[in-house]
Amino acid sequence: MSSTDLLLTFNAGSSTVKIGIFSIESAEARHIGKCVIDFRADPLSLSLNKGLQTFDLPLKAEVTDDLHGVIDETFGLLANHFDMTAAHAAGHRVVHGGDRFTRAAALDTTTIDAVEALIPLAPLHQPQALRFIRALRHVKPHLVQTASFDTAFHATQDDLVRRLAIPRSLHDEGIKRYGFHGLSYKFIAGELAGKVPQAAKAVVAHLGSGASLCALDKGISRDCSMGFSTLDGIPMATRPGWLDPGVILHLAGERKRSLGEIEDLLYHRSGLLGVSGISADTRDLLTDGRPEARQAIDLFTLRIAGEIGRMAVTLGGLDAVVFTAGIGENQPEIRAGVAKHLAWFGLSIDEEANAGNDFTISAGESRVAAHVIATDEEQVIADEALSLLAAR
Ligand SMILES: Nc1ncnc2c1ncn2[C@@H]1O[C@H](COP(=O)(O)OP(=O)(O)O)[C@@H](O)[C@H]1O
Ligand SMILES: CC(=O)OP(=O)(O)O
Ligand SMILES: [Mg+2]
Repeated sequence: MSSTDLLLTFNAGSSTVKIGIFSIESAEARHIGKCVIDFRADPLSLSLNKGLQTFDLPLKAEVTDDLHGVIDETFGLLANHFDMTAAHAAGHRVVHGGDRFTRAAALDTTTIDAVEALIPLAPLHQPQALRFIRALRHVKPHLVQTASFDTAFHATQDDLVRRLAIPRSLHDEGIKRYGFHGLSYKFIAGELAGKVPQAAKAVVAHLGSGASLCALDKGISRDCSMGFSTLDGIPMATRPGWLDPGVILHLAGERKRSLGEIEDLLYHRSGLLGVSGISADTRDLLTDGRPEARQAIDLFTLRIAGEIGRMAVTLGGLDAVVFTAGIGENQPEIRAGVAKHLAWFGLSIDEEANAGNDFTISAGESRVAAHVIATDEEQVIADEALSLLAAR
């Protein structure tokens, strides 16, 4: 790609898609714009950030299954702000890469089919990315497309850590712990190496709507709280995190709940929303005076701290805890709540630094350091896409 070229990134979630616009400068991808389409909004709107400016652009296209109209109109709207004729490549976040994709891959018919074959392992996330990949192939066939996988960063984990205590034959068939949010953890590992190289053993808490933790040893993934599916680990906005499997058997057997009902319960009606009965958003819960709101937050922070303890065991020590993603970067009360449970372990927070979302929020005497680092999954997608293009 040449210096005037643009590269786009697509991070398709269950209800939004984040599109990154990057310019290629001296063989590096530089973020020059980002936009979010919120599919929950009616009519659809596209919010674009370019430099310090924000634009809310209405989208008139109907949301069809193939997304052709939405893609076409989005490119048209972006053309008022960027030279879209210079867009030559699109990199996608794909949640599941299974055992096949341990690094980013160029997308062609064969690799797209392989990504499709992994839908059963990530039924809520994988189809969204595929919709955009297919739509772009149809509407903008000249774009070179690549995929960056959430699971790939965790391929370094030990076989023991990846194992569930079920019969070996099931493990061999792929029922094992994969780990997720790898693009975010890859970005944070890079930041840690540059800014605090002495923090060799670190636990990173990616706290967004989906949330997980990752144990990093010198930047290499050794464990992740999300294992086989995106339901695992700590409670999330609407997902429960780990759950006694007996609960599922009870719901299906005794209470005759259908598979669809159980899936809906686990993906959309549990977690912070389920416990509080009020909201899936920590911002609402922290300002709501009701005890159920408080309890949801308290369960969230207790379970995060517990998982940090488990990861310290995997790592055989702990130098630093890092908070990232929407909640991790912006919510001092949640970070303080987690730290409170780890005081005995040698983690103490500096209240002022924590309130200011500073880079270092641990107190001077703290044995374990604590940092707040903003993640950038889009930058990782763009960097991986660029290296694939350079290798062509
Ligand atoms: N500026 C902010 N201030 C406080 N909380 C925030 C802010 N931005 C996001 N959050 C919290 O982060 C959550 C979403 O995190 P995010 O990383 O954007 O999630 P995702 O990418 O998984 O949708 C929200 O539910 C909210 O609780
Ligand atoms: C893997 C996962 O849960 O992703 P998200 O946070 O985007 O829901
Ligand atoms: Mg996310």
